[in-house]
Amino acid sequence: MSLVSFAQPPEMLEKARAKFDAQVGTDRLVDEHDLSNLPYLHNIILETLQLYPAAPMLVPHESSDDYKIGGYNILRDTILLVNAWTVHRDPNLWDNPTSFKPERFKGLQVQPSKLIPFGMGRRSCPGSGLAQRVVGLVLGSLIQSFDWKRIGEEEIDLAEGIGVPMPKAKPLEKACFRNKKIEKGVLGART
Ligand code: HEM
Repeated sequence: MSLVSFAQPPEMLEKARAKFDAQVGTDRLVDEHDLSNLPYLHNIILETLQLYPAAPMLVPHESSDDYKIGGYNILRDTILLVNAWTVHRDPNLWDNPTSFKPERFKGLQVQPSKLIPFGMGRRSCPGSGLAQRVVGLVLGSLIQSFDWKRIGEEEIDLAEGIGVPMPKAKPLEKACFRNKKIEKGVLGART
């Protein structure tokens, strides 16, 4: 979803590529040590998780006792689902929530209860750090290695399908071309 959304207006892809060229250069691919110096990439990942949480209803939980939350009585042994998708698109919490704007996270300490793609509290995802690093490396390498273009003039349909992880309703059709600059740099460095 990151690649689809941020390449819709090509300027965003160009901006990401420029940050890579400045920070990593063109003679090698991004590695784990670069990630902390690539805040724009991190913001793209956060923005993707905000708009397209992989587990939109998180994981079901069961109440261990009777509770009152937000004026609602929750009985013991009730199955509870948290709709992260709706929280992430709530206009009371986010400015212009449905537009893909990685910049919204710039220099921002996000309130943990606003952005919950990994859940929150003691049963939140213990793999969130690893997941974000792996996504950073994969997405970063794809940005560095290829030029991404949509096929035709039509905007890509971003509608979601049903499932976990949440799929795209219509399969993505996109063209990618090798980035000659990095190809030359990386292969050149190996020979
Ligand atoms: C983008 C990738 C991932 C997403 C979006 C994700 C999301 C989630 C979510 C929403 C939960 C449920 C939190 C809750 O109960 O409220 C969860 C739980 C969990 N995740 Fe992940 N996860 C990801 C990657 C990983 C990875 C890489 C690992 C392990 C290396 C992992 C291990 C776990 C485990 C063990 C739990 C259960 C925690 C518990 O019940 O105490 N996840 N994850």
